Amino acid sequence: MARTMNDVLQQLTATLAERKGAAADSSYVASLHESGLNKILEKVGEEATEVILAAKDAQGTGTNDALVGEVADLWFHCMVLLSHLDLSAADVLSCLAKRQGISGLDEKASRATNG
Ligand SMILES: N=c1c2ncn([C@@H]3O[C@H](COP(=O)(O)OP(=O)(O)OP(=O)(O)O)[C@@H](O)[C@H]3O)c2ncn1[C@@H]1O[C@H](COP(=O)(O)O)[C@@H](O)[C@H]1O
Repeated sequence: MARTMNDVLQQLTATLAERKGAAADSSYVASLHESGLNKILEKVGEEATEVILAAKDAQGTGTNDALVGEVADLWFHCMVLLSHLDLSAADVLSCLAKRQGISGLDEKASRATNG
């Protein structure tokens, strides 16, 4: 049965919460938490760079598997970051939901007007 985006994010969120208390030698996620915020931020930065490189490589080739894999790595490490700071994908989804229907151009213009 096909899993919805929500199912995948909810399952991963639950797994990440569970791994926060796990032994570092038994879990990659637990090892990231044990290494601390700076290590997690380093991984987010690394994965963001890998997304950029994969997107440039994929351009015009019609082959996007590597790019999709790198974006998955980036999303995953961002979710570990959120979990490390006691946040989750739900917080980001709720932020995006509030923004729905508000044009980025209008939001930017209102910021300029409000100083
Ligand atoms: N979705 C992921 C996921 N995506 C990517 N990765 C890992 O993220 C790492 C990415 O590292 P790099 O690409 O930088 O490659 P690397 O050379 O292995 O890493 P470094 O040596 O540079 O640190 C790899 O080890 C991947 O296996 C993930 N590890 C775990 N998950 C999920 O998290 C769950 C819990 O994982 P554990 O904590 O390992 O049990 C898993 O069941 C999955 O659902």
